[in-house]
Amino acid sequence: MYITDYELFEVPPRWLFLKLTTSDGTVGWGEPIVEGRSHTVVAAVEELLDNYLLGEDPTRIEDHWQAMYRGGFYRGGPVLMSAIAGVDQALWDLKGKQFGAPVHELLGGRARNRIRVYQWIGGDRPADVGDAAREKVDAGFTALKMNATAELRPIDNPSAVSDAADRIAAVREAVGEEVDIGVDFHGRVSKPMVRRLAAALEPYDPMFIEEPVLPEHNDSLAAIRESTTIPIATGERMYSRWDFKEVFETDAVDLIQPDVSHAGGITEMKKIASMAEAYDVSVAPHCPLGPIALASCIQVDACTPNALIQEQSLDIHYNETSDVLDYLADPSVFEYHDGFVDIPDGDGLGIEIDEEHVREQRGNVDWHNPVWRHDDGSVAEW
Ligand SMILES: O=C(O)[C@@H](O)[C@H](O)[C@H](O)CO
Ligand SMILES: [Mg+2]
Repeated sequence: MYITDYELFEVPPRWLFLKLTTSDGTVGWGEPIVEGRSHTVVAAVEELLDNYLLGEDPTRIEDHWQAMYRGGFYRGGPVLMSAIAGVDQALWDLKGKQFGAPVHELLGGRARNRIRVYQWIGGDRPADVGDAAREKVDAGFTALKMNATAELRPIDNPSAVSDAADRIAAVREAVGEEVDIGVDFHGRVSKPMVRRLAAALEPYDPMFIEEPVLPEHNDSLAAIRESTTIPIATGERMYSRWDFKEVFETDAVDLIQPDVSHAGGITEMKKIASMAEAYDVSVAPHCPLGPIALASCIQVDACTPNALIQEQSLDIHYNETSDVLDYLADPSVFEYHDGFVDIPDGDGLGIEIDEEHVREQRGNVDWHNPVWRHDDGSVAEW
């Protein structure tokens, strides 16, 4: 069996799907995406396929991973690692179909029967966010995630801090003590404001604060972790074991959030998770993405003892155009019960892509990262 062809599909809201075809007619799907940069990743995937992978035996995944990673000399970063990630997912999907087994069986078998999921809540005012939280808990979710703030000045006034505290207070009030609330700082917050915000949020017992600082400031994370009892999470903008090693070695995190479509795919995510296990760090895979990325995450969660909870983007606030389930021939594979999703037992990634729908939606993408500005016109983190 060898790889004969590939096709890429840019689809709404902001995703990119890869289809690999082999000489015996088996098809594998992957999701190589950087949100807002799909054309760039298309070019990177084309380079991997045209210059190396076409004509190769798809079963040698580790060898292909090494060749794709090391072979280019320049390595790492979101674009190259997301291209490798999507190819890697498609190779695992092919392997599962070849051996008639789910990917997690090939990776060692189940370490759990189901994985807990969390649900995003939007809303800017406390009342809105409280109502949104109640609605999701009524729908069965037991864990929620919200943004901490919109743009924040590097040194801001007391109301900026109290607004953030009021919002989580409204959520805690609405859902009680048995629901987990993650708070995403989104790398928007400067080091001094992290200390103030964390202190203000601490009384409401968040499950974690996420990206309290941007990954380029990970050298300050250990001190931030020392300054609060709130668990520290980060990782959606870290792309390999080599990017993660500093946060383990400096005891800077409690929870990592690698993205299976950004951090080198299933092969690399499993290794990152094993490194985390050695440091007593949990894993909550990042996934505001499409169905192939979510399926890939769940395959890793299934066989990873330190997987804690899974992000997913069903019914997420910015998916006005298209939802995860729209692309599946059988959406019941992602049905949630009591805030958990079952581990699928289908071959490969365990999903069947509705290719006709993918073709209909192809190219219908209009999503760009916004540019946020402070009052004085200067650019803010978003
Ligand atoms: O944790 C999350 O899901 C967010 O930080 C998203 O990754 C971000 O808005 C870019 O899509
Ligand atoms: Mg985030």
